[in-house]
Amino acid sequence: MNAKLRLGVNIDHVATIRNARGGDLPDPVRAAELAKAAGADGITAHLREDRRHIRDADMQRLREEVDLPLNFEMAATDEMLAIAIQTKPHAVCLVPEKREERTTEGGLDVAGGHNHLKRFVSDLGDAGIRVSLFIEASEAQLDAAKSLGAPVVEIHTGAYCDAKTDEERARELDRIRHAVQYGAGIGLEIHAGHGLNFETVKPIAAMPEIAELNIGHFLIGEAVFVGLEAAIAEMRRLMDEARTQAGYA
Ligand SMILES: CC(=O)[C@@H](O)[C@H](O)COP(=O)(O)O
Ligand SMILES: NCC(=O)COP(=O)(O)O
Repeated sequence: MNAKLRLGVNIDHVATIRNARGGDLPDPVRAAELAKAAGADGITAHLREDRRHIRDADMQRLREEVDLPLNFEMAATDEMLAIAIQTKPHAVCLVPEKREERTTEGGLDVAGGHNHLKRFVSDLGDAGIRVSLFIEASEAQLDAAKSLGAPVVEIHTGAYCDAKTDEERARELDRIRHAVQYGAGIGLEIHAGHGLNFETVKPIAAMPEIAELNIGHFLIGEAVFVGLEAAIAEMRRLMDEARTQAGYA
């Protein structure tokens, strides 16, 4: 049981808006500083191979200028490995990537790609970086992550968030709950994220085995209406309320 659920704020889509006009504003580093002021415990950013939002210089500045742990999301490629080792973030989350996808569609196939990923987990670990694997809620993927030596997994919550019916959402939530308990039982630190919003966060936040949630796209969108600090503060409040109502705080 994790006493406090950490909130990692993903600022990728501040960079999406910046890149729409090709200039320097809005600045993702300013968003990260505001996130800290609003109670974020960490900053997450995804350096995609096509650099559609976050760029190399953003990662460097997030590492150097923001006084919060940086969770660097990346594909398992040699190019990204070299950048991550040079940037030295607190953590790297290895994620699957397809050039043509609109967003990260699923989890890494750790079970199927075991040999390919092993070198990335060990090289990043040797560089003193905490490694996490972004996976589907499945025992096979959790077992594979454990056998690779990754200390952390992040469970993809996209299918739960995108569910179209109450039944489908309940089914996805059960699948996540089972995986979270199973993963914690085999000694993995459990994170979760993707697509979470004010409506979907509480049942996930109520799971006591989860140590960290990473949330981005919804918060950046909500910030247009209420401001970034208010959006993050409300997410923080809902997470804490979920833990309290579940009897874990
Ligand atoms: C890995 C993950 O779930 C998110 O970081 C997501 O990748 C954000 O970036 P995109 O919205 O470009 O997918
Ligand atoms: N790893 C998930 C993440 O960082 C945020 O995902 P989203 O909230 O932007 O969908």
